[in-house]
Amino acid sequence: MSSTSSAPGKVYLFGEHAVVYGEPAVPCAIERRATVTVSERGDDRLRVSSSDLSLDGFTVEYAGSDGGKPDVDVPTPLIEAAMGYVDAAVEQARDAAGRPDAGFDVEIESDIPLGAGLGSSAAVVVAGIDAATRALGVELDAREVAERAYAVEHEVQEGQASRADTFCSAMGGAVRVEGGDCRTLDAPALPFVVGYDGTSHDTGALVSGVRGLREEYDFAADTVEAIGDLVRRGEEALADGDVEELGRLMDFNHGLLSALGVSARSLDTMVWAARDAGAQGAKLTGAGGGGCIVALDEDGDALTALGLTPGCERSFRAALATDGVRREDAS
Ligand SMILES: Nc1ncnc2c1ncn2[C@@H]1O[C@H](COP(=O)(O)OP(=O)(O)OP(=O)(O)O)[C@@H](O)[C@H]1O
Ligand SMILES: C[C@@](O)(CCO)CC(=O)[O-]
Ligand SMILES: [Mg+2]
Repeated sequence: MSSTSSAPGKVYLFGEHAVVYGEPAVPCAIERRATVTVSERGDDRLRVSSSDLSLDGFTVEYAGSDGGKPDVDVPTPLIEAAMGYVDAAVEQARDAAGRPDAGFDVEIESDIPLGAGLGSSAAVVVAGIDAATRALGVELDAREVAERAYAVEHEVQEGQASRADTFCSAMGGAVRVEGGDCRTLDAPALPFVVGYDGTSHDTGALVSGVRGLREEYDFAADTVEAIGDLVRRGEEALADGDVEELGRLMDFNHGLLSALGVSARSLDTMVWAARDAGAQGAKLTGAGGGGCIVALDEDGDALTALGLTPGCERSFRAALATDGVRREDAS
């Protein structure tokens, strides 16, 4: 049987990094999706093709979790980095269906830039678990997909992950995550604009950097707590639909993330370009170090300004995605 599922990427209104240490965060799903098609094979092998990793995509085929050597058509380090999430997602599906030896053909198509703060890993894992379990005849509800996808991010990011990205991708809309407490929120449609510098980061490495800083310096531990306070204020502004206040708090949040060492010159440049053009607020989104910023831009001037900003490779509007993980095949 073959199954196709898709799941959205996300931007963080507030709270990335601090959420790893139990502070609340509010990510919002956006209409950029990863679509994964999974077919069960007659043997125990795994064949993965992705049409949109850097280079021109890749195909890899190997003998599942028992360590068979990959037969690859692009350099192995790229594949190793890419396969961590897909491998672990397939393992979750095998576990959920009680089929440890199931083999699969997996095809990934994604319009979420990779390693750029828009949650490409969570979207691929959420859609992958959903499609692979359905290919084995098992239906999981979105919360269970989210929990299994979190286990994958936790494993691949070496024990350093929150439930925020995966819960948001599975459920869609705006969500609030604080430790194991995950809720969906009623949120107004916000005028998100994304600026992308064309580079990618490794989320696990950036999270490790913040962890080290927090252990060494009291100011960093205090900064993580300050982000939590700011998120609680942000929740009130969100409930009131107060875009001015949301923007102000996003600006503060960017400053606090800079203090934790996860901004970059390109991100600061895009944040200031958006603010100078009149954005209500702007901050980096996701793990940082390069990648994307998100701004609130009611009149479209920040979108125009980002398009003219050297170092901003792409800019686009990002509508809130109300659907989380979703089945894309008809039968
Ligand atoms: N289209 C894809 N095909 C295969 N693997 C993908 C694809 N998109 C993302 N991935 C996997 O996700 C990894 C990137 O995840 P990472 O967590 O570092 O960044 P992100 O999720 O895009 O950003 P953030 O976590 O900051 O929101 C890639 O190295 C790859 O393993
Ligand atoms: C940096 C981080 O908070 C968000 C990455 O999109 C990591 C996580 O929550 O797992
Ligand atoms: Mg990620």
